Amino acid sequence: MASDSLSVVAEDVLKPHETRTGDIDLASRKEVQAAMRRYEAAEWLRKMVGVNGARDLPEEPTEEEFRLGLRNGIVLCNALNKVQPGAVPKVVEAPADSALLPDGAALSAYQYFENLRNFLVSMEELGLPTFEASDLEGGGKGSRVVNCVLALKSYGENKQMGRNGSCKYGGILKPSTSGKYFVRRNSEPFMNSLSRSQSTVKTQDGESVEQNVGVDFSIQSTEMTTSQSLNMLLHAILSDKKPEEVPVIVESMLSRVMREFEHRIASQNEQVKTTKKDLTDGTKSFCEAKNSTEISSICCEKETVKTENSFPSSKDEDFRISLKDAETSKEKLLRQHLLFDRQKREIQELKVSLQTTRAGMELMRTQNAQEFSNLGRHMQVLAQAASGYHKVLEENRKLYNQVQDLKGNIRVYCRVRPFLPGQSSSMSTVGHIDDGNIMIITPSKYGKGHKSFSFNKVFGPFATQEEVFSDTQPLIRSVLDGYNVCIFAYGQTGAGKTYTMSGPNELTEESFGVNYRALNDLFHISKQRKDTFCYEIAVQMIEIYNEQVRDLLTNDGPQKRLDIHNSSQKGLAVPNANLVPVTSTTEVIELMNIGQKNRAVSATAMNDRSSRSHSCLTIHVQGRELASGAVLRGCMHLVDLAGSERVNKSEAKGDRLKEAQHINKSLSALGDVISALAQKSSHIPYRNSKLTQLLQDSLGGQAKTLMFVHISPEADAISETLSTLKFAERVASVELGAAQVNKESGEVKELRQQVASLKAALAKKEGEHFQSTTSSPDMYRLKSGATSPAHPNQMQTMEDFGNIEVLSCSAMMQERVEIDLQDLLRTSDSSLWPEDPLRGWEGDNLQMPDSFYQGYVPDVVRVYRDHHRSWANSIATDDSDDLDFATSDSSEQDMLSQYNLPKSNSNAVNGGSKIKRPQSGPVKSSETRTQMASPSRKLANTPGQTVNRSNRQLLSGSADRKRRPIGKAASGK
Ligand SMILES: Nc1ncnc2c1ncn2[C@@H]1O[C@H](COP(=O)(O)OP(=O)(O)OP(=O)(O)O)[C@@H](O)[C@H]1O
Repeated sequence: MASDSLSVVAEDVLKPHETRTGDIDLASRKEVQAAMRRYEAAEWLRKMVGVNGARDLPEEPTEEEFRLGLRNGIVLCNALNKVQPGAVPKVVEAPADSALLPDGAALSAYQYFENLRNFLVSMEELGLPTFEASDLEGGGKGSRVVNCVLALKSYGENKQMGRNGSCKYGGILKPSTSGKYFVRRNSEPFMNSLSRSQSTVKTQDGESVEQNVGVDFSIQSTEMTTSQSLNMLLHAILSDKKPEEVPVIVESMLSRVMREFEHRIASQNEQVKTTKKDLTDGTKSFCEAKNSTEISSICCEKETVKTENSFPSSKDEDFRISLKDAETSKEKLLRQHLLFDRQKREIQELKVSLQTTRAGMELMRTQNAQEFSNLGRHMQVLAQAASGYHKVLEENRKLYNQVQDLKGNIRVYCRVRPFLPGQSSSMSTVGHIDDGNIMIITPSKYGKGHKSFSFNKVFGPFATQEEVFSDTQPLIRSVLDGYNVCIFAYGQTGAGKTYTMSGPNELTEESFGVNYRALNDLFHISKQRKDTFCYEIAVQMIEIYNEQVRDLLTNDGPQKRLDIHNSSQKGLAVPNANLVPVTSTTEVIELMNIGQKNRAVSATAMNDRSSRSHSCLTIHVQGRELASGAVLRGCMHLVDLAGSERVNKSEAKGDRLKEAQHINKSLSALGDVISALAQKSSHIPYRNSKLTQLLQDSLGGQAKTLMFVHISPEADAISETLSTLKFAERVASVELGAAQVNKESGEVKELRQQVASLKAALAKKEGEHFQSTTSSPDMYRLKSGATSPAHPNQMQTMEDFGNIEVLSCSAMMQERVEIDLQDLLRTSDSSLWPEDPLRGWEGDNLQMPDSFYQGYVPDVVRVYRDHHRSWANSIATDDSDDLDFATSDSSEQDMLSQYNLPKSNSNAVNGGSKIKRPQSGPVKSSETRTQMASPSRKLANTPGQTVNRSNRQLLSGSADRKRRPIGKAASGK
């Protein structure tokens, strides 16, 4: 740059010099020019031959030094050989210690001349300017030598730049020994002249030669260095000047160049100063702007704008732009940072939300699991309840069918006792047994031949206890469904009544009688139903001896006389008899053993231990349905009647005779009642005996009654056998009748008339026959009161729950009064018994006791020791009565509706035997009983007078009988 400027300055300076050369001190200029040329020549030579080779030639030699350095021709030859190798084939070298030699003394002048001559010849051959050898001597023209060297230099440089071989001087330019120069003919600037295509070379003798050197110069212009171009320029300017003018020209040029340089330097300094100041100001502004930008970028965009406006000058535009870019980037970064922070916060919030949701889910899962578990349990309970409910329904369905099968008639089973050990079986009077039929072979005395009888079932002598009971079992189950059941054994002494009811003296599991099996069944079924029902069972055991009712479950002995209350005390016929809760058959057996011990027995001629009384084991059942709370109550009378043989046959005398007479009387009364029922009489003489009074509820149509008729196969018992069978056949024909609900108004009217006639008949009968019962209240009047509309609920007895037919009959004259065991306990002490039984009904609190048997004495022994005291105490603490509540349960309504059986109106009345039978349709309970009466039973007997006669025949005969011991369990009499 500096050299370029220098050349430009020099050129600019040189151009005007061409016109003013005359004004310059030529001598000085020439001198300077000569020195400069000499220096240049010396420099080039030193470069070419090396410092060592040009050791005799200083860098800026004087004219003398220059001459001495080149005098031996060695430097010149070597330089020429460098430029043109081989130009001087043999150069006479100076010895190594030539310096020690005196000037030229070491070598001969000849040798030096040889070098110089060879050099000059070669130069001449190359067409380059030469000089005279004398020019190297003192006083010679040293400028010629300088020109020669510079010409060689130019030649070498041109050759080095690619013009090798094309010797522009040789062949064209004929050098002369006087020296020839390149001459610039025009005044164009040197650089411009380089581009000329034509140049003129003028020799010293005035010959001008046009040379095509434009190309060479154009090449040089692109490749020459600044110093070379200057040299060329100077050479061109000064070449045509006189030597004495050169120094002046050069001095002038230098002076002008110096001034120009000084001017430009001053100008540049000024510019630098200004730039420096600008830079300082810019830096300061940049720093301020930067700070301002930072603040504004952090704070707000307004500040940023202010910062932008605060730039001091337009020169800082770049800074401002870059700052703006930086600011924009920073803003972007800031925005991204803010966005990142916000997203980070949102992620954190999402995490918290997720955790909360998870916790909520976990909680819900736990709660769901808990609820599922609870639901599962509830479902299980419901399933169990449903299962139990369906079981109960199924059982009820079965029972209902069986009840339908019973058709309301007294069910009669006949059982033939086998021959006893020692008896001959060849004389059996039993000819043929076929299911429900039995054929009796009669001797000539009774009209030789045979007589057939039909019953519901006939068991031969080999029938087992189990077989007998299997046909009884449905009735037992009915008790748990709220039915009243009465099973009694009828037959002459020794025919097997006790055997059937209790079993033989020596009890085994197979020989258990109906009593034990029935209780077993009750306990078993109650356990089966424990998921749906809670059953409580209690028993009473009484006997009727000589028309006196005695409690057999007492330690006070059977002396105490008890009363029978059919229409009061809520179903307990003998409310004053001990009622003992039992939970197992074993307890029942123990109780029965006690009862048997208290029983009046004696040996007769026909039986070594014949019962002299009627015994009755009554089982009271109360069941509470767990789901609905409904209460079912039922009772079962298991009656072992005294022998029905004739007094004369039993050879009774004295007390035995009296006993037999009472027995016969009661059995006769039983026959009368059955006869009346069979005849559908308007008056049924239940009160003619204690037995019929006791069994009134079981014979009156509201209970399921089963009579086991026992006969002996011996021929001598044929008379009793026939009497018994005829009696049984009449019993089998009895229809207990069933009321119809929702009767037509005409029927109600008819029934009322019937009631009126019955009342009249009863009043008449009371006066004529039953002095012993005259003190008793008129049952019909009592019933009339009990069925008054003032007590509708009370008339829904416990039979309402299970015995549909009972519902139909509940308003009949022969109404039952439901048993309330709690009330029984309250009233077991006769002193607390209300005079008017109805008062007890009307005044009772009908609340359900907490525990059915809470007033009972749980210990059997304590029962007999403290029963009066205990029960008296229980009365003082509880006088509740749950009867009516128990009878109004809606679930029963549902059950009834399931069978399409209407619940009877409690005020409905039934004419008993006069009830019309419906023609068909098993739907209504009231219809069912009448409709299903077995035709075979009805034709077995004709209603009539023979009943009483037969019974009287049965009652004939008596004999002293020996007592036989009680077996290990209660067995018979
Ligand atoms: N089906 C039977 N199988 C075997 N033995 C029987 C059968 N029935 C009765 N006996 C036996 O006959 C005898 C009389 O029976 P049981 O005492 O039961 O008659 P009863 O009718 O009760 O007499 P009473 O009226 O005098 O009490 C007993 O020894 C009894 O074991």
